[in-house]
Amino acid sequence: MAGMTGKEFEAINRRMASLAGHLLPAQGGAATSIALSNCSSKFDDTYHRVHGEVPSHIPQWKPALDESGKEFIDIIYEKAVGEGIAKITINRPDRRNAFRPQTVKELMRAFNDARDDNSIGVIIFTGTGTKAFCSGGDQSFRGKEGYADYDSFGRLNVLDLQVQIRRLPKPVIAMVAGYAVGGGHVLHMVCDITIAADNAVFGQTGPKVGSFDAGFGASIMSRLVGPKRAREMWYLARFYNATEAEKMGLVNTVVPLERLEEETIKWCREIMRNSPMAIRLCKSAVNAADDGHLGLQQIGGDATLLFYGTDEGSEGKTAYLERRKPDFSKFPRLP
Ligand SMILES: CC(C)(COP(=O)(O)OP(=O)(O)OC[C@H]1O[C@@H](n2cnc3c(N)ncnc32)[C@H](O)[C@@H]1OP(=O)(O)O)[C@@H](O)C(=O)NCCC(=O)NCCSC(=O)CCC(=O)c1ccccc1C(=O)O
Repeated sequence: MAGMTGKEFEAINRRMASLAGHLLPAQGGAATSIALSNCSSKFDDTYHRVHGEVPSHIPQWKPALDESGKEFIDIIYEKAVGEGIAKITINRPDRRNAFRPQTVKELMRAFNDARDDNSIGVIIFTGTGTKAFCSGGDQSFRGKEGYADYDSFGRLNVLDLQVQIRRLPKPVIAMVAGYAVGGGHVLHMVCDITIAADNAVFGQTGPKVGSFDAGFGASIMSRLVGPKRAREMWYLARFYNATEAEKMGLVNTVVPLERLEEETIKWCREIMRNSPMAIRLCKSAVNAADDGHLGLQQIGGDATLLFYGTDEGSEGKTAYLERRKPDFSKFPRLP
């Protein structure tokens, strides 16, 4: 430190403090979450002066359809006017937003549309009302072959929806009020971020009703809360309140129920300020190791996508189309 000016010393101190903030443990309990939830826009630094506060007013939601133009029955699909935010809502409140195969089919259509719409940068996934995000598979449709409604045989198509959310190259934020239990708990876990209202309740019910999710429901949970807690959640099938869930690392933040949508929108707008490609890569990077070959395939695909945008990538294609040898000599062989 010898020979250092006061200004330089201050700058190093600031860097260290901010680095310490970044290195806080992911499941550090209440103190951590207070630190993290304050980190959005309360700093008086150049970045925050340039970008200003992130607004949290509710946007104007406009009903949306997918390319089929078919009306949705079990869900509500909306896009915020003038903003890159989509909202997908399970709309079966009298069943605590339990899903049947039809619900899942519609959810997959809406998620697919939001993925394809390049004005959309972030997707909110939620349930109608304040009593439940989702209570899992609708048990009244459950038969020996899975869940059956629109045709005579059963299926577990929610597993395809889980994979779709995991691979979707845009952040999906679960906005949870009330119960997120059973297959509904798994759905919030596969989302990138969960924002919980203070009335939220989390837990698995499978072993109580003769079901279980030994796929993402076990593996992603174990990653989020650790294997001991994951076993507890599955073996005992207890419910946990929002504060407990936050301490366990199941949710990112807890807010008063009446502020749930405002806070979620604020997170969406904050994400929307950032580079879409950086976010896309961050999502595939965070999932890559856990997803094995599929994780590598996704992040590898992102690399190809980026490469197509370079002069080097274009030279190969152009040379092929012009029936000439490509000239790659002008591109550096970087160390
Ligand atoms: C969610 C509750 C704790 C809410 O309790 P409460 O507020 O007291 O409301 P209720 O009076 O119980 O419910 C109101 C009304 O809704 C009906 N209902 C609620 N949930 C369901 C449901 N899941 N299926 C069918 N119906 C439901 C309830 O019967 C009431 O109806 P009335 O006609 O008004 O009486 C509580 O409701 C509750 O515990 N619900 C059940 C939670 C549950 O056990 N869910 C199923 C878990 S199993 C599962 O989800 C598997 C899903 C799956 O497809 C799967 C399969 C294989 C691998 C993976 C998966 C996967 O990941 O999903």
